[in-house]
Amino acid sequence: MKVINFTDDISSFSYRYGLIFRTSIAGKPVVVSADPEFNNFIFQQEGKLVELWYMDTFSNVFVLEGESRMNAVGAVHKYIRITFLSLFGTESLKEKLLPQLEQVINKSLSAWSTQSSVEVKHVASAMVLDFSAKQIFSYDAENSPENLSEAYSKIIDSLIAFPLNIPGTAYHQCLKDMLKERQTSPESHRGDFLDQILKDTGKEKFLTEDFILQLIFGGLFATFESVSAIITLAFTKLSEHPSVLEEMIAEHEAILKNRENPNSPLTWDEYKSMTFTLHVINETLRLGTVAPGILRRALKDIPVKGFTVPAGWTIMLVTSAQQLSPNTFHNPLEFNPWRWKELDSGVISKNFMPFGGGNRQCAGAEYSKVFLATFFHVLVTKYWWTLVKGAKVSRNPILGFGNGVHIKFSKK
Ligand code: HEM
Repeated sequence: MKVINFTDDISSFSYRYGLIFRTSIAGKPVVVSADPEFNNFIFQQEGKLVELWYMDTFSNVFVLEGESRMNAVGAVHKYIRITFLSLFGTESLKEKLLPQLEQVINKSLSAWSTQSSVEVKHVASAMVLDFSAKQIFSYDAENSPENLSEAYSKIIDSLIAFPLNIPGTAYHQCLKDMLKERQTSPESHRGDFLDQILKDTGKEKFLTEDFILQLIFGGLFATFESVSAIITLAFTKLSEHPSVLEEMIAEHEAILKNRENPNSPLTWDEYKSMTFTLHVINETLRLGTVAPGILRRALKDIPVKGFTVPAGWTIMLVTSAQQLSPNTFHNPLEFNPWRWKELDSGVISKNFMPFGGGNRQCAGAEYSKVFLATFFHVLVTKYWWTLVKGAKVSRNPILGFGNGVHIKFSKK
């Protein structure tokens, strides 16, 4: 098989090198795949033939070896996943989070509209992080002496640039202090993720202080870049495609018209009825997969189409390239939300994987979609916006927006 350097644009590699090839990253052998069949197979092999593996950068932050390592499937993973879903899953969204989300989005857009313009990625990241941190450890953005999103974005920038020792940072000290405070006053019940975990510390041996701090970091990491990147990409695409924006406005105005009281809060049924908005979200996710690739480590030799991926090798599933395949998506680089009307659900599930797959599929997928749909609902029903300054979209390696996407918001 051909060995190449990994310097090529991910979206075009499949046409040049085939859908599966071998390369090396940081001197280590890696099998890169944009083959839907192989990728689906690997997603189903978690804990059997492969294991989650994000290489050295993350081994400084997360424990990746030993019994309670974050990447193992089994009891520890199951516990984390269930606890996470009880907070951010469909039931909680339906019963509790939807009205809270609408309130926070209303407040954010109202604050943004008082400024001459805002850099949308920056302000959206803070909005999503503050909301998620409130659910995870009752972070109160308005009254906290620390600005969590500023502290966190510094960590993320350094993490991407070089492996960082998180325990040395102010962010880590701040979380440690908060954890101590909770442990000394366990009677104050806040109903957040941390309350739940502290309640279980006696029962689950792996719930050490370090493990809890890593979990909180991981939860925040998952929310920080992802939803805000999609919001930002959507603004660039919508500004280039006014007919998409028009159809979205019509969909949301129809929702208001069908209500007895147009000022009543958004309901779950209304969210479910936003067919076109969900197509816009899918189309943005298709073009803007946040992570360049999903990484796994082969636990055993894996036979693939006539060759073998040896045990110990890294496997990179490039679902973003899969989503640009002209075999599935006609004119794949075109932003065309209407294409989703025609696509068959079987084809979608095999070829569209912005949230990964198998038993590690994103636990925040529904939360992200509800967040995005609610954001667009408030945006198009209450605000006008204009693009003051756009940006060239890049991957370095995560989705980037150069000097930022600057938007002016005004109340309707
Ligand atoms: C547009 C938004 C998002 C995208 C595209 C996205 C994508 C992904 C992907 C691809 C994975 C699988 C990683 C792997 O298999 O190695 C994942 C896992 C995960 N995501 Fe997300 N994510 C998003 C938002 C969120 C949010 C907002 C949260 C939290 C509230 C979240 C929580 C998680 C968690 C906990 C996992 C690990 C699940 C497990 O291992 O069982 N994600 N996400």
